[in-house]
Formats: sequence, structure tokens, C-alpha cells
Amino acid sequence: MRNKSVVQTETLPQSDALAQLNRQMIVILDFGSQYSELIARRIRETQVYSEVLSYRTTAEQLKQLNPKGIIFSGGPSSVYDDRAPECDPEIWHLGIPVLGVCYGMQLMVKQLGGKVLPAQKREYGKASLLIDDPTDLLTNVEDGTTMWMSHGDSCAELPEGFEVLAHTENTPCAAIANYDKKLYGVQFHPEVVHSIGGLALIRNFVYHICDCEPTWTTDAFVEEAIREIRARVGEKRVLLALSGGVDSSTLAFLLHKAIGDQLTCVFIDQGFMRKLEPERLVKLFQEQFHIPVEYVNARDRFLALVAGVTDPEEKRRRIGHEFIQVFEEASKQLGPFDYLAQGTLYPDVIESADTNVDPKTGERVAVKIKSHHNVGGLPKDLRFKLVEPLRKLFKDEVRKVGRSIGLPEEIVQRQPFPGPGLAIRIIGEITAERLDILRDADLIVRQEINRRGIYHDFWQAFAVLLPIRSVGVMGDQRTYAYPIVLRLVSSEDGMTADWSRVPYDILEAISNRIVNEVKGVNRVVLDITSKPPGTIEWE
Ligand SMILES: Nc1ncnc2c1ncn2[C@@H]1O[C@H](COP(=O)(O)OP(=O)(O)OP(=O)(O)O)[C@@H](O)[C@H]1O
Ligand SMILES: O=c1[nH]c(=O)c2[nH+]cn([C@@H]3O[C@H](COP(=O)(O)O)[C@@H](O)[C@H]3O)c2[nH]1
Ligand SMILES: NC(=O)CC[C@H](N)C(=O)O
Ligand SMILES: [Mg+2]
Repeated sequence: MRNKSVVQTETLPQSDALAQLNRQMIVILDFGSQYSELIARRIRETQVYSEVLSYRTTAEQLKQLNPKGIIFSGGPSSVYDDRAPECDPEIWHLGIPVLGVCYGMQLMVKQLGGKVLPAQKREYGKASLLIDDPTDLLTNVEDGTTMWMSHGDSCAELPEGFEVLAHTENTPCAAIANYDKKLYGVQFHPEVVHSIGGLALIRNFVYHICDCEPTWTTDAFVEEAIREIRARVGEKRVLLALSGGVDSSTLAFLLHKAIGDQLTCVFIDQGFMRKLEPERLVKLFQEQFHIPVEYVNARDRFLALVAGVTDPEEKRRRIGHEFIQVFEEASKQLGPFDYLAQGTLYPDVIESADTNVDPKTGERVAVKIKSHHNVGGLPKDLRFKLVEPLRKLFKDEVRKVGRSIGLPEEIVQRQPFPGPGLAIRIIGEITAERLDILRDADLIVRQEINRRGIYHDFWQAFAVLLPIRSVGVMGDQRTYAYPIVLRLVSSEDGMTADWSRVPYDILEAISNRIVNEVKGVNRVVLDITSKPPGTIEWE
């Protein structure tokens, strides 16, 4: 299993537990592709469980896990690079169906005795797939369908026992198979949305070649998560870090179901929350859900901690550490607790950690984008063991889980709010004054959006305060004040995002109100950057 963070070893040993349950699963071996997690998503969309593991996973380990199929991801290396990542060659003899994607296919070809060469023409983008064998892997994949390519190498000679299933204008071996051994390879990327026939191909592999049944449903996840939590925690007590967001609220419901009053929820008011949120959250949980919440007012200490700090990563690091500090203190007062539960999701883990393989060394290289406080901010000597049952899920999957265990729609549909809160929406130094300004501006954004019933049109809609000032004129007086940035984005899972095309009259209303009502602001600007290349938050 990937060693994503220093505390990974303390999290649920999911794979082992899964193996014991003998659940049908497809394993993805990651050779450093941008799309490895996307392949996992696609498989899960077919309602079959899937996990991404390192390309170093051995045949022996795979035998223990007993997956129904294995997918080799693409990767940035060329199979003939000096230290290109290779798989355990015993994998070819396990008798488990394998689908190699791009680099994965090239590796299959090379290791089994065929030839891979730099292609005559590199191929990036859409290509028309011409089908030579419309059965098996390519059943229901239309001849001439669009598939998405991204490669510089190509298969020049097939290994023994293989045949060509499809080609494109530039690529003679676009899809190949050794039917006897159930080994398949595709030069294109069936997992990306631009590959029109991609999902049909994936379904053929999963259902017909690997013989899986669509049994990994939300209900099955909930049932199993509850079983695993109980088995792991036993009679011990668990402290849940509750922010009131979708993830930790879903987790609160899940844990409440699993271990009842062994659970204590702690909400930390770090002073960077949105206006009126802390009060609302505590009331909602206590009065409506009857789940008690310990409210910890830590405003002053967090503010003191970030005073004068302008570096975004340093802010995140300090806030992350302080969170744990406060939990440890709470544990002394209310506990003791052996476990700390957090609503950590897959994207938090991916973005905080290293996900790429260095083509030269075969090692994972850090491409840390930003440290999500709940992952990168954790200290090495964490006293708690972590319980993070949502760690493998994407946001939309969590929403489904939440809904299925009775979380009200109001929370299920909530826009995400980062743990470090407004601290990472004030660029540069954080002061009490700037916090007040941003809180007021942010409330106006929310009010104007809610008033029009368009809250759910956005993945997130919020305000950012910039630490610069510009000149304006109000009531014939010169002003010299901060600008507010409007960040309004749509997204499916937070991994990519686009800026929302909001009608001008709404932008106008928001801008007018902010400039008129929020003291200290004299200008409103709109962020029109997608992710990538931007990120959703500004720090
Ligand atoms: N103020 C807080 N008090 C206690 N725990 C927190 C707080 N903020 C964040 N956390 C913990 O950190 C985790 C990650 O935060 P994150 O914002 O990603 O998730 P969330 O708040 O549960 O959901 P959402 O992404 O919808 O806001 C939370 O699930 C929660 O366990
Ligand atoms: O709990 C969190 N702790 C963090 O440190 C954090 N940083 C970003 N986010 C949220 O993650 C999504 C992707 O954000 P970015 O595009 O800014 O990386 C967006 O939805 C962000 O709001 C965070 N959530
Ligand atoms: N997307 C990939 O897997 C690329 C594989 C290999 N680096 C190539 O260029 O052919
Ligand atoms: Mg949150």
C-alpha cells in the first residue's frame, strides 16, 4: 500500500480486511500516471470496488489480495529508460486478467518479449479507433469511436500469443490481446471522458473478462465500514474532529451508528470560521441530531500562532499542528481517547502527498501542491491512532454515503470549506481586522447566492481578501482600501474546476453590497482561472 503520509500505517489496513472478506476487487497498479485515480473512479462507477496500489506490489501480495483483475496505469516513463518502473514478472503467470493502459501496455509487451519503439509520430489528443475484432474487450465499442491518446512510444512487435484488436491511423497496435492468458493492452486512455467508447471497454473488462458483479454499492460500503470500525476500535473511545462539513458530518453519523456513545465529537473554533457558522453547527448537532458536540473556543491561540506569518505552507503547517495540539488537550480533559477520527478524503491525500514516479530512479517524487491540514499538517509523533474510513472516497461518493445514512440534504449538499478556513483566504498576514472584513464580505456572497436559490450551482462560492490596497472614491472622499476577490467555481470532485459564468446582475449586486457595506473594502474583482492551472483556494 502507498506510504502516503507519515501516519498511513496507523490507518485502517483496508486491503487486508478486504482480502479477508474476499470482496470482488480490481487492483490498479500505478506507474505514475495522472489518471490512476481516475481509473479507480471509473471502475467504482461500474459498482465494483477498486484500489490503487504501487507498481512495486509483488505477485505474492496480489495473490493474497485475490483481485478479480489488474489494471496497469499509464506513466511518464519510456519502458527503455534506464530505471523505468517494472512490475514483478510473476504477475503475468497469476492467471488473473490484466489490462495494460498506455505505459502499462508497453510494459506488458516488453516484458513478454515484444518490442516497443519511439513512434513515428507522437499522438496527443483524440484519435479514431478502427476496430479489427469487435468481440470480447471491444464488444459494443463502435467502430471509429473517439479514444484519447497521449504517447510517444508505440508497440512495434507483439509478444507471442498476442493479436491486434484495433488500430488507429498512427498506431498499428492500439488494442491487443492474448485471449488464452487474458492479457489485454490499450495504447489509448479509456478512463478519460474524451474517450467516447472508454466506459464500454471498461465494463467489458470488468464484467465479462474479470467476471465481476456490480455489488459495490453505497449500502455495501456503509455496512462494511461499520464492521471495520467496530473491529478496529473495539471498546475504546474515539474523538471525532467535527467541522460541520460534509465529510466529518457523514463520519459523525457513520461512527455514531457504529459505536454509539464511545464517540465524542469535538469542534474547534479556530477563529477562521465563516460568520455565524460555529453557533449553527453546535445547535444543529445537539438539537436536531442529538449527537453531543464539545465546542472548543481556540480563537485567540490560533490567531496568535499565525500572527506575522505570510507563507501559505507555513500557515497550513502551524494550523495543522495546533489542531492536533488542541485535540490532545481535549483528549486529556474529556478522554482518554485512543483514536482520532477525521473526515479525510482521497483528494486530500492525493494533493498533499507524492503521486509521481521519477522516471530515472523509479522512486515517487514529491509533487506536493499544498498540505491539507489534516494530512500534511500531522506531526510525526501523533499520539492518536487515526480512524479515517472515508480516506478512499471522492466527495460525490461521500455525499451518497451521507445521504444513505440519514444526513439531511442541507449538509449533504454543503459546499466544502477548508479546515484552515479563512486563514488561507486572507493572502499574506492574518489580523483580527482582516478576518472581520472577510467574514462580512463572505456573508454577503452567501446571502446573495442563497437569495437567488443558486447555491447548488457552485462547487464553492466565496470571497478572498488581498493584502494590497488601491485607491477609490466614495462620497467625494478618497479611499485607500482592500480589494475582495470573488471565487465562484464549478467542479465534480475538487480535482479540477472551472470558474462559473455568473450573470452580470448577480455579480453587480454582490459587488455593490460589499463595497457599500463592508468597511475597509473599496473594490471587488472576479477570479476567472480554472483548475488547473489555478487551484480553487488562493493559498
Ligand atoms: N474546525 C474544525 N474542528 C474540528 N475538526 C475539523 C475542523 N476543521 C476540519 N476538521 C477536520 O478536518 C477534516 C478535513 O476537513 P475538510 O474541510 O476537508 O472536511 P469537512 O469539513 O468535513 O468537509 P468539507 O470538505 O465539506 O468542508 C474534517 O473532516 C474534520 O475531521
Ligand atoms: O479540509 C481542507 N483542508 C485544506 O487544507 C484544504 N485546502 C483546500 N481545501 C479544499 O479542497 C478543494 C481543492 O482545493 P484547491 O484546489 O485549493 O487545492 C477545495 O474544495 C478546497 O476548499 C481544503 N480542505
Ligand atoms: N501516457 C503514457 O502512459 C505514456 C507512456 C510513454 N511514456 C509514452 O510516451 O508512450
Ligand atoms: Mg471543511
